[in-house]
Amino acid sequence: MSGRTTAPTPPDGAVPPVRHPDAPAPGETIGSHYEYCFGCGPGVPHGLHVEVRAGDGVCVSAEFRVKEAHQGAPGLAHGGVLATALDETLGSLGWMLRVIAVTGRLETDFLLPVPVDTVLHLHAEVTAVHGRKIYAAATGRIGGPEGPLALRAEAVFVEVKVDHFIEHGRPAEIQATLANPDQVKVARAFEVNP
Ligand SMILES: CCCCC/C=C\C/C=C\C/C=C\C/C=C\CCCC(=O)SCCNC(=O)CCNC(=O)[C@H](O)C(C)(C)COP(=O)(O)OP(=O)(O)OC[C@H]1O[C@@H](n2cnc3c(N)ncnc32)[C@H](O)[C@@H]1OP(=O)(O)O
Repeated sequence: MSGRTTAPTPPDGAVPPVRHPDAPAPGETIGSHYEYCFGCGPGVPHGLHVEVRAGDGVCVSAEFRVKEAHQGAPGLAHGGVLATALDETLGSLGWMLRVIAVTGRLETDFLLPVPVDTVLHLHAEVTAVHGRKIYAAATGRIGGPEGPLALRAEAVFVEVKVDHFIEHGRPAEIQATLANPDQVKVARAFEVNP
């Protein structure tokens, strides 16, 4: 056994997460990190437009209204779309730690069908950190923060530097992004992380 695993259970030696002193204040809205992000970008007409707020721990909350464009079966949300909403919410936890991280593993339990027009209330929290790996869990509830539990997820995110995107992204989008001062500000916010 190499000891290298992608399981979403924190390994021995994992430590509790620490809320970064410059994390957004509890209740503060975390704006979209990228205009054309399918999960949160305002520039994607059929995107999910997930809106995330900072929590008071190392956690975030979000809402997502399921639209007709998100169907998998008549009148019901597609499971992959729901997993995307969870991924987006979990991904925003990077703001609470002030690190950029990409999804390594995302395990989702679909507990209830989710009809079109439902407002899903999502909650995500970091449970542990081990080196570059960030362990997190999320829930999705129907209609309100205390509504019926429709989704549950566990995930491992892996910390990366801005160079990850510059190296792997299609050059046209990377160049456009680097030419946009607002976008550069987002990236810089993470780079100054001590
Ligand atoms: C210039 C433009 C900049 C614009 C962006 C700027 C800022 C962004 C700002 C804010 C972001 C805010 C919000 C984001 C919200 C939502 C976004 C949704 C998130 C996504 O939707 S994101 C897309 C899907 N995602 C991917 O596109 C990842 C593809 N993949 C890779 O890019 C590599 O695969 C990577 C980097 C994961 C690892 O590669 P690597 O070479 O860096 O690291 P390495 O392999 O050495 O692993 C190091 C340690 O991670 C463990 N590990 C590795 N892989 C794992 C896995 N799969 N699961 C669990 N653990 C794993 C190893 O086991 C080892 O652990 P240990 O050290 O203990 O052995």
